[in-house]
Amino acid sequence: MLEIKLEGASKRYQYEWIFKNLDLQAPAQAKIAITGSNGSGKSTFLKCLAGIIPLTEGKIQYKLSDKIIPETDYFKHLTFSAPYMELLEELTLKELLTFHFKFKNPIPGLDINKMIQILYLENAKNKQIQYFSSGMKQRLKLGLCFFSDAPLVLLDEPTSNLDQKGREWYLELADKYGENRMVFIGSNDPKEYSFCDQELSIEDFKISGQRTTKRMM
Ligand SMILES: Nc1ncnc2c1ncn2[C@@H]1O[C@H](COP(=O)(O)OP(=O)(O)OP(=O)(O)O)[C@@H](O)[C@H]1O
Repeated sequence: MLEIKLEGASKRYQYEWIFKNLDLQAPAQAKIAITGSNGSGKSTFLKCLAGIIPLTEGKIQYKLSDKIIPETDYFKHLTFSAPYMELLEELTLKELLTFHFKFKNPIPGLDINKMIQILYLENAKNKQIQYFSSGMKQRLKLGLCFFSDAPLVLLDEPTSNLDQKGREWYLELADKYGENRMVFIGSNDPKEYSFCDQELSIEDFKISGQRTTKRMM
């Protein structure tokens, strides 16, 4: 079971503190929404959490079954979907899924054909990703996350480019495949994090100098 602990986590770009003194304890099945207005730092927080960019101060600890995971290995334990993350556009859907699942294990009981079915992309299985609509790409990104057997799922703006039907589909996907793991969602749309049990407003961690502790149990 994965647990994540942040102590005094702080990030600064040039002279601007994006968040400061953020403490957090997240248990294995926490569902946490990271909220805040545009430009407040939601994506920055998620990238720090994933180990993609470093904190300026403080520390992040991943513990898996009581074993501390080195930062260089965080990526093995998480999946990440965000509008700024690119898909391999020259591959077809089938090729991309096959490629992705050479590196990540699929959750038990799912094979590529079943995934394509769940994504409602059967008619596009031999189409190159570059010819996908933005909504199709978004469904695929979410599928790559939820179909991967990783204990941590990070979603930045999960319903961007999805229509009403797509948004409902996303909530079903999160319900079915997110239940037993830790999920963080960067969002300012309450509908896309309606199933979260905790909300962390990044704006509460702007420069105050005061340490605020949030415990997510
Ligand atoms: N690499 C960078 N260098 C300097 N400043 C940056 C960098 N990346 C982001 N920022 C700044 O950090 C702040 C937070 O940006 P971030 O993208 O994390 O916000 P956000 O809450 O995810 O925004 P949105 O809701 O618009 O996606 C912004 O002021 C942004 O300009």
